[in-house]
Amino acid sequence: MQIIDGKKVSAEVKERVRQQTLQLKNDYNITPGLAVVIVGDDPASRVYVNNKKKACEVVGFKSEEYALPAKTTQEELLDLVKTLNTKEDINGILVQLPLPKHLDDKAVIEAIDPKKDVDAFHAVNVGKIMLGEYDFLPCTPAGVMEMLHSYDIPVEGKECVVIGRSNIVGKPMGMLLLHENGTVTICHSRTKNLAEVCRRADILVAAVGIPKFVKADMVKDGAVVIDVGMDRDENGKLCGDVDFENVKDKCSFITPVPGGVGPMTISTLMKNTLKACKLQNNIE
Ligand SMILES: Nc1nc2c(c(=O)[nH]1)N[C@@H](CN(C=O)c1ccc(C(=O)N[C@@H](CCC(=O)O)C(=O)O)cc1)CN2
Repeated sequence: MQIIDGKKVSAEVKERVRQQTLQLKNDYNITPGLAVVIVGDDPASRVYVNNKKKACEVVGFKSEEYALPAKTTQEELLDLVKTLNTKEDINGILVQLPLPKHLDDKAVIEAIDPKKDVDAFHAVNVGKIMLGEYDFLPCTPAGVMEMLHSYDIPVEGKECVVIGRSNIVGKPMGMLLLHENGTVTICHSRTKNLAEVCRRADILVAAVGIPKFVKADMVKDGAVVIDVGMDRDENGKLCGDVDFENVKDKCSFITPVPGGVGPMTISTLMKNTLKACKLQNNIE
C-alpha cells in the first residue's frame, strides 16, 4: 500500500504556477489577482480561505479578501460580485461555500463572470466540462485527477465508483473520470447494495460527507481509494469519509485526511487563476 502525498503533489503544482507567474511578470508585467469572498464565521471556511491566501503568496499572486458579516443580504453579495466582475486587476473570483442559509448560492455563482469563475461552478463552465471543452475544472475533482496522474495510476478501462453526487465534487468527478475513459458509477443515498457496488471499484472516490463511512468490507483488494471527505470524528478530530486505519491495508493507493485531496483543491485553484489571467489577457 502506498499513501498518496497530496501535500507533495500540491507543492509541485504550486511551484510550476510560481515559475509561470514569474514569467508572466517578466514578459508582460502582469500579476494574476484572486478575490476570495467569505460570508459569516464558519471556522472551517475561515481555515480554507486562509490557506487560499497563503497559496497566493507562495505563487506570487495578488489576493484580496472580502470578509462579510453573516447577516449580509443577497443584494449586497450580488453587488460585490458585480463589482469584482469589472475589476481589471482581479482575474478570479471565489465565493467560499457554504454560504449562510438565507443566501441563494446558485444565484451568487451565476452572477460571477464565467471568465473569472475559477471554481468552475457557473452553468457555462459546467456545460463546457460536460462537452470536454473547458477552460477551468472544478478544484477538488481536478486535484484528484492530478494526484492520479502524478502517481501514474491509469483510469482507462477501470471501474470507477464515486460515492456522492454533489455539484461541487461527485458529478464533476464522475465526468473527469469518464473523460479519461473510466467506467463510472455514481452512488448516492438511494443506491441499492452500496457496499457491493463499491467492492467492484478499481478506483473508489468517497465524497459523501460522513466520517469514516467507507469500511474495509466495501473495498476490493488492491483498489485505489481517494478520500474527499473533510469531517470530524467522535473526538472532534479531522478525518475523512474513509475508515483509513481499517481500509489502508486493502488498497494499492490511498489518500490520507488531512494531507490528501485538501491541499490539491488549493493548488488547482492557483492553476485556474493563472489560466484565467492568461485568457483575459490573450496570452497563450
Ligand atoms: N468556493 C468553494 N467552496 C468550497 C470548495 C471549493 O472548491 N470552492 N471546497 C470545499 C472546501 N475547500 C475549499 O474551499 C477546501 C477544503 C479543504 C482544504 C484543505 O486544505 N484541507 C486540509 C486540512 C485543513 C484543516 O486543517 O482543516 C487537508 O486536507 O490537508 C482546502 C480547501 C468546500 N467549499
